[in-house]
Amino acid sequence: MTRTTPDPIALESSRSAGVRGPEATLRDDSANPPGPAGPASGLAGERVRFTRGERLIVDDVDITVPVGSVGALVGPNGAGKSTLLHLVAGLERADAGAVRFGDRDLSTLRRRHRARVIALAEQEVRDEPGLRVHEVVALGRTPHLGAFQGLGEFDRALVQRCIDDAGLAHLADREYGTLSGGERQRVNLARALAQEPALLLLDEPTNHLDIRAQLTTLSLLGELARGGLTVLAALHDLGLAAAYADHIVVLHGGRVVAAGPAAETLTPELIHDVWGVRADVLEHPRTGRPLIAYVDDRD
Ligand SMILES: Nc1ncnc2c1ncn2[C@@H]1O[C@H](COP(=O)(O)OP(=O)(O)OP(=O)(O)O)[C@@H](O)[C@H]1O
Repeated sequence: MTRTTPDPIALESSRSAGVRGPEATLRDDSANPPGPAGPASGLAGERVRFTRGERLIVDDVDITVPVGSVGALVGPNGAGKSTLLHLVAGLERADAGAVRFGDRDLSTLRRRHRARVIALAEQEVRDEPGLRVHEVVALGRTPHLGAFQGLGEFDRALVQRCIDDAGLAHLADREYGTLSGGERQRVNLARALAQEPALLLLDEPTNHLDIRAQLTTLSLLGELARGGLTVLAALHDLGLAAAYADHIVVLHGGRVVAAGPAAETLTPELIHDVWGVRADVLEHPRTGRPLIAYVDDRD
């Protein structure tokens, strides 16, 4: 699979997204016949609006993440990042607007089909009583299996590959409930990868991770994106977003206040306006990407 996939939803189970294994076709198009092959536009939210009671949480948001790229959703606490991810994942229903992936309006996908297209690795670490790591990761295969169908050879190889990719090989037989926060977070990622989504959503995928695990996780996401996966990750660390994301979306008070490449969006002015902190934005001497140096007000 390449960056120019014609219809990412038709290729919902592209093996390259999860584990770069052999091609296979797993369609559930009975309720969603394929649309005409169009340009691979990736994720596109248009004027998405969501209120809770009287409160407007997501305010006419336009968001685009091209196919095969990593988008970073950044913004202060309460900006609406998790809510927007939930809207894209179909866990919440927008009051207005549309979220498309490729040619499809995601709200028209049946739940099972959506679970083959989109995976969401949530911020909270779950409780999976009694399950071992490899069993939790295997749960990611559920949308691809029939009722009472066990894992096949392909599924088992895929689960193992996701465990390896997430750096969990040494923990595969450990009981999930005994893991640390960072280890559980890696299991969440592996489970989402085992789902073989075309669109991977992650809510703060690095917040419990040590620095090495943060870098390997984001570099894995970049590698998977180059294989055709479309990624949207809510991140608090602007430095990591600048270093790894192809596209930044800055959310503030439920509105998109900037979007584009890091060098164009994460300016000192914007960082000050949105987060209220001073920062110098330098150029990384090796990569040329923006390097954010925060300035203490006392300096
Ligand atoms: N269940 C809920 N009931 C009421 N308000 C909620 C609920 N969930 C979220 N909110 C509010 O919606 C707003 C957006 O929350 P959201 O979790 O999407 O923000 P966020 O950008 O992900 O924040 P953080 O960076 O702190 O995780 C916040 O003001 C939050 O208090």
